[in-house]
Amino acid sequence: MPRIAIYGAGMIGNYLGGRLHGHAHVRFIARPHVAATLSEHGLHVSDLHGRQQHIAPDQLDLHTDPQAVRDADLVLVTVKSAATMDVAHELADALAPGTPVISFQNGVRNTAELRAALPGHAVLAGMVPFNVTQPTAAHFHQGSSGELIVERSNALAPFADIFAASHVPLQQHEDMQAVLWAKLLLNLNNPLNALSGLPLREELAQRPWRLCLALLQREGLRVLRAAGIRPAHLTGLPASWLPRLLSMPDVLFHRIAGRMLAIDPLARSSTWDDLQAGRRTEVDYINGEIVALAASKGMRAPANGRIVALMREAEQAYVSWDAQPLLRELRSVS
Ligand SMILES: NC(=O)C1=CN([C@@H]2O[C@H](COP(=O)(O)OP(=O)(O)OC[C@H]3O[C@@H](n4cnc5c(N)ncnc54)[C@H](OP(=O)(O)O)[C@@H]3O)[C@@H](O)[C@H]2O)C=CC1
Ligand SMILES: CC(C)(CO)C(=O)C(=O)O
Repeated sequence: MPRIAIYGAGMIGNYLGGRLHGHAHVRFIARPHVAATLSEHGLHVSDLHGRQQHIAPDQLDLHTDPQAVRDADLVLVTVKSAATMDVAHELADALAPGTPVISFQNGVRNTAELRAALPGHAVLAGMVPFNVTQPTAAHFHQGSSGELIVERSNALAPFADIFAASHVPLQQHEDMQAVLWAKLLLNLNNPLNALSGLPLREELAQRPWRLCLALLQREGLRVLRAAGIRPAHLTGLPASWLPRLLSMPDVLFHRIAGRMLAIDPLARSSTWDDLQAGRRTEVDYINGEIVALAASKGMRAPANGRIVALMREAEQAYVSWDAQPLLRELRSVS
């Protein structure tokens, strides 16, 4: 059985690892507190289609030492973006020559950081479209739909059937930068969701929150256009149509884009998870990328810049926002 290492066992890593267990030999590289929880309770994974799977503690291969990745046949990197450089160096130190690596992370620069530290390895960009919630300490639940997307590569040949059998099929894609930028446009909502204090479904059901997101996306789309970046179609629609869709009155939006609200009622963005855990968020790798790309083109992205600043404040002392004042704030800086 191929050995797949999950590097950074958190929401995404534990969910994917739980799914892959039994179809591959899964080894988890986890923080000590995560390894302790899983070795006490085992790992439970479930999804919105009702699929449940429980793995007993003695069936889990849990490690806290980076060197445990040494004999992996494939590594999935599932840490937050700020941890990527450290992971890259740990992998460079431990990984056997040629082992392929997939980054299943949000943001547009993780793969490049991993590649720079891992010459001689196939380092592939990946994208997770769905949300994972953690109803209890050892239970990870896929709360929305979508298939994993990963850079097309021959290195995936031994693994494609394993992912498919595990109910997390891999869609291979030629242009992952287009996919990652399209995902980033959707992730511009992450800090809004965190500032709202609401579950995603409740937040997106309200037009003033959608108008905030539409404003951030319009700004992002302008910058991407200036940089010659064409985001992929992830929602079945061109990314450039999303702001108009989001701006529709509630009744129309619910009728036309009801699918966007097919999310577990408890699901929130991973940025909310970071705030709750007292961690620095990924906002620099999401909205901050729009600000940085704008600056590189001699442009400004003031609304996304304002969101980065508000998240810095929220990381120090969290105060939730109502949508209307935030919308006024974003319009006033734009
Ligand atoms: N959660 C979600 O629903 C979704 C998340 N994503 C993206 O997926 C990526 C992973 O997110 P998520 O799973 O939520 O993140 P989590 O923070 O839940 O999990 C990452 C885990 O990796 C650990 N970690 C960090 N560095 C190391 C290291 N060097 N060695 C071992 N463990 C390490 C972290 O510990 P510590 O906290 O101590 O650093 C944490 O336990 C992110 O880029 C996120 O944006 C994409 C789609 C949905
Ligand atoms: C799936 C989605 C878009 C929203 O939960 C996400 O990527 C995240 O929370 O980081």
